[in-house]
Amino acid sequence: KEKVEITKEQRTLMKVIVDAYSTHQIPQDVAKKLLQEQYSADENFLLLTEMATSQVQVLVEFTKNIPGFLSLDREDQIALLKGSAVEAMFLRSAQVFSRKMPSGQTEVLEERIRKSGISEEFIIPMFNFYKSIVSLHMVQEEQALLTTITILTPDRPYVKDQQAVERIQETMLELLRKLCVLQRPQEPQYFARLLGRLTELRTLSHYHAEMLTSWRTNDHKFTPLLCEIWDVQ
Ligand SMILES: COc1ccc(-c2nc3ccccc3n2[C@H](C(=O)NC2CCCCC2)C2CCCCC2)c(OC)c1
Repeated sequence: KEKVEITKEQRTLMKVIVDAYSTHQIPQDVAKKLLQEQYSADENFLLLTEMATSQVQVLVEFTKNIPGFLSLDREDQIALLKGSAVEAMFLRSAQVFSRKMPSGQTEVLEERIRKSGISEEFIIPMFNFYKSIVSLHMVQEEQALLTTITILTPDRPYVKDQQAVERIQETMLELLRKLCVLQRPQEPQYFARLLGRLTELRTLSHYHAEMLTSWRTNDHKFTPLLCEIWDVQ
C-alpha cells in the first residue's frame, strides 16, 4: 500500500493556491442574480458578457499567484491565459452550478440557464459537463488545483517554452494526485476521473464561439477584453 504524505512545501504551495482561488471570486454572484428573476435573452447575453469579463480579470489575478507563473516568459504567460480563459470560465460555471443550494434552487437555476437564450444544441453537452463536475463532489482544494492545471497546459497555441510550463504543471499534478489519494482512499481512480473532466472541458470549449454567435439576441455585443480572449467579432 502506497504511503502518501504531503510535504511541508506542498502544504505551503496548496495554501497559496487555495487562498488565491478563494480570494479571486466573482464579485457579484451570478447564480443569486439568476435565481432572483427571469431575464430576457438580451439581458442574459449582457449578463454573460459582464460576468465573463470580470471572470477574465479574476483569472489574471489568480494566475499571478501561481508560484512560478510570473517567472515564465512574458509572452508565454499571455499565451497560457488566452489559451485557458474559456476552459477556466466553463470550469468556474460548473463550480457555480455545483454549489450546494437550498432544495429546488438548482433546478430553478438549471431552468433559467436552459431558457437563457443559448441555442438548444449546446444545452446537452454543457449540462453533461456540469453534471459530471457535480457528481465528483470536489473540495475547494481540488477545484483550485484543477483550474491551475488547466491554466498550465503546455500545448496551448504560441507557447514557446513548453518544458518550463510542463515543470510547473507536473508539480501541481503531483500535489493533486496525493490529495486525491488522501481524500478518497477507497476511490483509487478518482484522480484519473478528475483529469478526465479536463478532456470534456476542452471539447465543450470548442463550441464556445458558436454558443455565443448563436445566442438568441439581436445584438451580440462583446467587451474589448472578451474580443481579445474569445474568438468572436
Ligand atoms: C457561452 O455560453 C454559456 C452559456 C451558459 C453559461 C453559464 N453556465 C452557468 C452555470 C451556472 C451559473 C451561471 C452560468 N452561466 C452564465 C454565466 O453567467 N456564467 C458565468 C461566467 C463566468 C464565471 C461565472 C459564471 C449565465 C447563464 C444564464 C444567462 C446568464 C449567464 C456560460 O457560462 C460560461 C456560457
